[in-house]
Amino acid sequence: MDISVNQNSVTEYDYIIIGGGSAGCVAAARLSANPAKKVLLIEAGGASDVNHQSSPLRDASRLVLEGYNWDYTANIRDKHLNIESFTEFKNQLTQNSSSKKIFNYRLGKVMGGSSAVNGAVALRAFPSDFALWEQQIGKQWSWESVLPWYKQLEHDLDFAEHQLHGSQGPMRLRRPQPEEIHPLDATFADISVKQGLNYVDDLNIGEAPGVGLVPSNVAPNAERIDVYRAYLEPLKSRENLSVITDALVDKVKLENQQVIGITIKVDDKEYYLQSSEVVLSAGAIGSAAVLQRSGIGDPDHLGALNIPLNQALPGVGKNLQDHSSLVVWSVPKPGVCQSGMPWRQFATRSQSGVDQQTDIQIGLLNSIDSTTVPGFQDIAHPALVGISVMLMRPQARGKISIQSTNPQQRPLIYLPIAQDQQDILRMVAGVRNIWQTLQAPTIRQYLQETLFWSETIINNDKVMQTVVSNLINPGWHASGTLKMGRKEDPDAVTDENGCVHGINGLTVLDASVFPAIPSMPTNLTTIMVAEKLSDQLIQRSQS
Ligand SMILES: Cc1cc2nc3c(=O)[nH]c(=O)nc-3n(C[C@H](O)[C@H](O)[C@H](O)COP(=O)(O)OP(=O)(O)OC[C@H]3O[C@@H](n4cnc5c(N)ncnc54)[C@H](O)[C@@H]3O)c2cc1C
Repeated sequence: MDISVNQNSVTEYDYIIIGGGSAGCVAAARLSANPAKKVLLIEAGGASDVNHQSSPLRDASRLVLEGYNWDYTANIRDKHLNIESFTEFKNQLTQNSSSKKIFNYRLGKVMGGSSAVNGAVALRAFPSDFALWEQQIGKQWSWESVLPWYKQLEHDLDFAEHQLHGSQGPMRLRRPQPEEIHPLDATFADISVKQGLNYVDDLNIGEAPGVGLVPSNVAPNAERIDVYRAYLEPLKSRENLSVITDALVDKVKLENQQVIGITIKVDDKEYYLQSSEVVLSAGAIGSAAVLQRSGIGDPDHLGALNIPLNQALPGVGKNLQDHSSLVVWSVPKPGVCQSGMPWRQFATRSQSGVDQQTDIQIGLLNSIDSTTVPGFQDIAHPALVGISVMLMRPQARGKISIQSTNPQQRPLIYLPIAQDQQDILRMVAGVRNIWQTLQAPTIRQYLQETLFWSETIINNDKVMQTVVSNLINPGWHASGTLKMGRKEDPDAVTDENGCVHGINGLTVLDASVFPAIPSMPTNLTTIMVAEKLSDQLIQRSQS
């Protein structure tokens, strides 16, 4: 499927897709289903090596894999920066930042994108998330309108016959079977029920508080099946689909607001590829950067970098969102942890108590290799047990801005996850809930000690707020930087079909179009959005 780039021959494609991540793989599969359409997918990272027995991409419990990531850094603890003036924004970020505020935001850079390095947790967003989308975009994004696309993407092995689930889609979802459930995970679920949560048979239906088995896109041996493997690998023989890996897209080229092609960099050489339909699926950071280099964005920002303005859209790069999360780590007693089992078996969706919202997700992380946990690489214990809390609907909004026209230079990323007091209070309540769980004798029988936290910290409101603000990290769910919205919304970048406002032939199709981050981890919703927007693109080309 891979092709080499020839500088002398200019080939024209019906569709060029930028980025081979979760959304890009879906788009490539769906757009190339018509053999008459010539489709090219371009990925900055390498080809997937997941079929080699020794590939680290196979192990879903290993996140953020060295050599398969973008080397982005995000400033996450500076509060209240001026993001309206690019020059001030840049000065604030580059002059005031201390290293403790910097987070290594290593999103996937390989075929499969972030889905190739993620936790393979496969949870749908809540129906109420789409009520918020519908308010901002229109009824095309109501729960009733997106449900068929969630069904289309999945083959739910546990609920194949259920009317709210799919049985024909490429993503095979499964939950741990009774014989696979580790006693420690069963204990976590049991304590959650004793704390007052209902047991929920299927966490992908409804949104009432509860605890249940986590669906994931893994094989029975807990091997990650990423979106590349699920959607594209089976289509290798399609002659109308070409893939170029290790090629960085620089810009989209335009003539009179119509897309005419793209420029890419391979081994420091520049190439031009022609198409009047470009699909931008480079993820919430990459897609915003490509648009900014193409002269689509905030006039103040582009002017400061001497980039000729093609379309003024001040929202490009704004509205960056992620779920903040925090893990409380414990050392297990000898013999408790074992490898080769699903790393996350149960999770809760619960209420922090700050208000009536179902606003936090808590889950047990069993048998985590301590060399993969930042800050614990040198610890004497090979495996750790974590209990994580994730904030479902964070209020914090950040921004990504390129700082030069050089596509190799890191963009500036500001993600102030500790900015909002309510967000912090919800996370504080979540950590206290975890602490309470850890006091149960039934779980203590498996654990030697809990690291860092103590009664003194837990019981002091002020200390808790400070500690939580300093320990929360983004959940690797970057979204929202090219949000869909009505033309009247000054920060909307794309319309209800993912088309960039004011430009013909440019569709954004990835997590950057989310107007608000969904309450659950983002992979399944990204795939759903890619399915729906690909179908709309095909229908437009037929009309
Ligand atoms: C460590 C980690 C753990 C996660 N865990 C989970 C989880 O368990 N469950 C869940 O639901 N979600 C999880 N997520 C989030 C989920 O994987 C993402 O939301 C989803 O993959 C985003 O899809 P995307 O298509 O928007 O972007 P991506 O999948 O990131 O794809 C973007 C692709 O574009 C390429 N690209 C970028 N710029 C360029 C360019 N200029 N030229 C060419 N190519 C380019 C990138 O290399 C990448 O392959 C996790 C993410 C990470 C990083």
